[in-house]
Amino acid sequence: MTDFLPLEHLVAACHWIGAKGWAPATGGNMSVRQDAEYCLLSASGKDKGSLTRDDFIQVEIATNSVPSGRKPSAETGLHTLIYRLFPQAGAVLHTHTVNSTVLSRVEKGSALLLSGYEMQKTLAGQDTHLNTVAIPLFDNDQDIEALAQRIEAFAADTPLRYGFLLRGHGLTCWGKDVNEARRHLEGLEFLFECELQRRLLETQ
Ligand SMILES: CSCCC(=O)C(=O)COP(=O)(O)O
Ligand SMILES: [Zn+2]
Repeated sequence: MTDFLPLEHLVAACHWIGAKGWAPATGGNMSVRQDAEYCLLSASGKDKGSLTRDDFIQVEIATNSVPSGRKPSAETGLHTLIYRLFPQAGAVLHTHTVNSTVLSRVEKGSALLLSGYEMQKTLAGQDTHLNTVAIPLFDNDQDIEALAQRIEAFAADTPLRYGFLLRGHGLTCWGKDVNEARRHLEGLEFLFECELQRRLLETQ
């Protein structure tokens, strides 16, 4: 894969995510859109904090087929769903942080509601802490195709923006490019930490 700048940005984002401790062991996966038909997805089962450009595998967005026959992420179906649903999405980042893992279990509802935080403005289109940002929360599933179908059905009725949580698993978020996906990840992760601490303190 030569001369594709967004892949350089994605590799840098993976190293940043690794350094933050947001993709422990082999957790997490990352991708970037190549064009309307293809994306490049991280290889399955690797330490995502030390990926190189050769660890990214081309996947057809419409079919999940892999021309090279290599093994992309086990969660490929969630990335391609996002690229299908949102033609403007240019990059997808999935992380396993302690905050997203714990908060998604503590919250029993179908969304995590964030309001009152200035840092909500890290999310595209948000311009006030007075809004309520709902981050959908789906029960985890080892059957990724079934999970993708559940998320697609949800998105048919309710707008999906920024990202979603998988219960006891982590966050998947996206943006128009790697930079925006990184900003959404960092902003959401900050908000999750605040929300977790607020809940802890307010129940004492
Ligand atoms: C111990 S990580 C379990 C699988 C997972 O949730 C994940 O994010 C990494 O899977 P991949 O196939 O992308 O390496
Ligand atoms: Zn995962």
